Amino acid sequence: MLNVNIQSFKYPTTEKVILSQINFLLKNGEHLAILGESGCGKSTLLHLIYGLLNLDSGKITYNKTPLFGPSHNLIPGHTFMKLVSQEVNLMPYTSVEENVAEHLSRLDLTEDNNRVNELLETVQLLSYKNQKVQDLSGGQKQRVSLARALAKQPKILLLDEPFSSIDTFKKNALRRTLFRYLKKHSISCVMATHDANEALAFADTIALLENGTIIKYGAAKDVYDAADSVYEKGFFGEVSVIPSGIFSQEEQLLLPHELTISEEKTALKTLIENAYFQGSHYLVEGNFRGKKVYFNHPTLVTETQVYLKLSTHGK
Ligand SMILES: Nc1ncnc2c1ncn2[C@@H]1O[C@H](COP(=O)(O)OP(=O)(O)OP(=O)(O)O)[C@@H](O)[C@H]1O
Repeated sequence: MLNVNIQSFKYPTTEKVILSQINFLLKNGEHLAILGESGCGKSTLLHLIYGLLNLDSGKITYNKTPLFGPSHNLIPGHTFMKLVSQEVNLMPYTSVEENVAEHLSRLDLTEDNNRVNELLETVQLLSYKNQKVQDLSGGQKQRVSLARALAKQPKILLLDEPFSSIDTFKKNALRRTLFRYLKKHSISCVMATHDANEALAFADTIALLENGTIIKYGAAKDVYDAADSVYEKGFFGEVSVIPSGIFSQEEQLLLPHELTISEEKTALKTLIENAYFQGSHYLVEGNFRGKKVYFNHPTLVTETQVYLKLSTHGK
C-alpha cells in the first residue's frame, strides 16, 4: 500500500507552492489517474513519489516504510517502482529485444525469451523484436520504454502521459492490453493524464487536480458524477452554462449529451453558429444570450435557431 501525504511542496528555486494537501492511499493493484490541466503539478507529484525530489513537508510511505528523495538516496528512485515518462531513455543501436531483455535475470534464456515475447505482445511490438531502436517511431520507442519498465517487475508503475506520441487507434488497443496486464500481475499504477477518457476508461480511482491540490477524489464514476464546476466538467466535454430559471432554480452546467433539440418551444432559444462532425454525431455550437451552448445532434442541423431541452438519456 502506497500512502501519499504531501502537505506542501515548493521547488528550491522558487517561492511558489506547487503542491499542497495531496493525500491518498493506493492499494495493491489499484489504478489511479491524476487528472489535471497542464502545469497543475502532475509530473511533480510523480517525481516526488518516485523519489526524484525531496519532500520537506509531508510523508510518502510504501507498506509503512518511508520513501525518501535524492538527499537520502545516492541513486534516486526505488527498485519496486518504475517511472515511464514522455522522455525515452533507450539503447538506440541495439534491438527492441535487447532493450527489454537487459532487465531480465539472464539465468534461463528460454524463460527470458518467453518473457520478452509476453512483454512485447503487451505493448504490441512483437513484430519489431529484431528491429534496432533507432529505426523506430517516437510512439514505438515509448512502447519499448513501457516494456522495459515492466521487465523489472515493479510493484508500482508511474506513468507520466506515456501515450502522448501514440496514435488513437494503437493507443486504445495498447491501453487495453497494458491495463489488463497490470491487473493480472497486481501492479499498482499512478498515471498522470489530461485525457478524461483515458482516466474514466482505465482508472479505478481519479484524483482531479487544480493548482496543485486535489479538488475531487474517488471512484472514476463518482468523480464524473460529482464534477460541479466549469473546470471539472470541462475535462469531460464542452460545458454550457445555463442560467437559473431556464430548467431549474439554479444555474446548471451541462455537457453536450445533456441537451437536445425540442419540438416544442422552450426557454432555451438558441441561435446555431457552428457544427463539428464527430463521426457518430455532430457537436453543435449555439448562442444563447451571448453565451456559447453546446449539444450533440445525430445529423447536421440546418435551422438557424432551435429550442433546446434537457435530454432524457443525458443524465
Ligand atoms: N524544476 C522546476 N523548478 C521550478 N518550477 C518547476 C520545475 N518543474 C516544474 N515547475 C513548475 O511546477 C508547476 C507544475 O509543473 P508540472 O510539470 O508538475 O505540471 P504538469 O501538470 O505535469 O504539466 P504538463 O501536463 O504540462 O506536463 C509548473 O508551474 C512548472 O512551471
